[in-house]
Amino acid sequence: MKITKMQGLGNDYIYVNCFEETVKDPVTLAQKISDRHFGVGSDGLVLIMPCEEADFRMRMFNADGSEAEMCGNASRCVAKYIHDRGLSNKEEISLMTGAGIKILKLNVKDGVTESVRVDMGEPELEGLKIPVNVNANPVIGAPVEALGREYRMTCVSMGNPHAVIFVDDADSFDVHGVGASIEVNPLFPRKTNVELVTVKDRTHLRMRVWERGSGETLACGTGACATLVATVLNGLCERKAVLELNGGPLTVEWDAETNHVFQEGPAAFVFDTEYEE
Ligand SMILES: N[C@H](CCC[C@H](N)C(=O)O)C(=O)O
Repeated sequence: MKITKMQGLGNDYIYVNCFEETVKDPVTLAQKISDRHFGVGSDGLVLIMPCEEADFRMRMFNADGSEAEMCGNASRCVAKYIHDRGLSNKEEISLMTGAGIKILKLNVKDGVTESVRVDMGEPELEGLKIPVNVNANPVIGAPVEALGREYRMTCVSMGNPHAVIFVDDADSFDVHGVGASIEVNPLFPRKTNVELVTVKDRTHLRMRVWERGSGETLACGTGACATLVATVLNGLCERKAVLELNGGPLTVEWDAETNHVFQEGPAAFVFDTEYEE
């Protein structure tokens, strides 16, 4: 099977072009191919598929094989793959995801996609729809226990669930311990992604992420969007800010008029290869 490795701010996935390949068991494939020692090594698996209702469809599986509703970094890489590999010459592509249709706007220079701006749609703030078992809308400063300590979280869905926690210093914070604990906290019926955020100023946030199903990754597009929304809800930043992720900066904007969240950033090919299932 032909596979392509791509990365968006270091959030690396294996991409399969399902116009040419058939993936019978994506859950098992994601688990095996993502293993950084016994497999190719990645944060998960992304299938690029035909679609009736949109130009293309994306299915995304975390490293543990769990399927996620949406992936922000992967959507930028899918746009680059589609355009630069000639599946479409459009510079605005509609992509069907588990969180509905997303519009991808490509910034192309000399035929190569340099960056992509994704309309991530509206954030979901109603607790029971995120879902988190907190009957509030929005969920701001809700208590959550991890490793014997209480934290305060703001919860947002970008199609997938996020628990955003403000900390004094994200760089020294125990992301792995606290993140892994909250990911599986019973408050979250479908588990959750966990973002640890230090507000640098009103237009710069430092964010690390423990991803549902993949652990700490270098970047999380949906997480960055959820973090921007949560930080605005807490009155701590402007509606447009740069999020400093381990893998690099990502610009996120929550447009007041449309209530849509936009993220814009890079996407890169790493290599193509053949993979034996
Ligand atoms: N782990 C996430 C999916 C990947 C999201 C992230 N890599 C992104 O760029 O948005 C989840 O289970 O909801």
